[in-house]
Amino acid sequence: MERGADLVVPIKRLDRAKSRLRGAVSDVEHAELVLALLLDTVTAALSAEGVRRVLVVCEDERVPAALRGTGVECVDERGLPGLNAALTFGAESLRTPSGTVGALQADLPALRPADLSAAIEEAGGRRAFCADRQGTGTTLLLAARGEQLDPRFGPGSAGAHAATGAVRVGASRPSLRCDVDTGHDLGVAAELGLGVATGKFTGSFDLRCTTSP
Ligand SMILES: Nc1nc2c(ncn2[C@@H]2O[C@H](COP(=O)(O)OP(=O)(O)OP(=O)(O)O)[C@@H](O)[C@H]2O)c(=O)[nH]1
Ligand SMILES: C=C(OP(=O)(O)O)C(=O)O
Repeated sequence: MERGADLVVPIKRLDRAKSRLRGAVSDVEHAELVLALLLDTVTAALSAEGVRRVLVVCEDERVPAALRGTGVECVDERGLPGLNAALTFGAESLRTPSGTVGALQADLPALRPADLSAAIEEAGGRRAFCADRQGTGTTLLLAARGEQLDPRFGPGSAGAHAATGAVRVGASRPSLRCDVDTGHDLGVAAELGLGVATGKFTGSFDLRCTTSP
């Protein structure tokens, strides 16, 4: 039996991603900020005990360039239609008969490796999810050991994942629940402690931005 998990991290084309966060930094820096959120997320994930492989599924050529030499793998999503299709494609390429595959959102810049490890441990090979701070979205989905990911990301995904039989994990792990959608979220993440890449922008944040998608 394999312990731990292999994780897929999806990332949209950088200029189109995180539209509600637009304005937190200057327009020219927006793509760099989105990339920084990803880099801090995957760096923390790869150093978490129990995480074996981290595979980014992307549609932007700047992403593999930025990940080169980090140990994080990267694959182009090849025009697949949307987030859940991209995740399924990535997860199937990682899946083994007795291993656990999972999906981790790309916007967790305060992620602590210990929080991710604890959630994987808590799942114990069961299908599981971690809800975001608001309790409606999902930051981490883990398939049952050896099973398909069957992702249901999108509005209300926490409820959708619970309805598929996933157990809730990581409820007391703030860094795993702190996804950054808005300027306010960025402020909360900064209080928890940002990773190095996102932290470089701290001096230029405008946390009042709440642009509608
Ligand atoms: N590869 C891939 N990743 C995606 C896709 N759609 C969303 N993502 C990723 O899924 C997560 C959500 O991305 P966004 O849709 O930009 O985030 P959001 O907070 O919903 O963005 P806004 O609503 O625009 O503010 C992030 O991890 C993205 O990088 C997709 O079609 N393909
Ligand atoms: C897609 C999701 O989140 P977001 O829109 O914040 O990326 C989700 O939580 O299922």
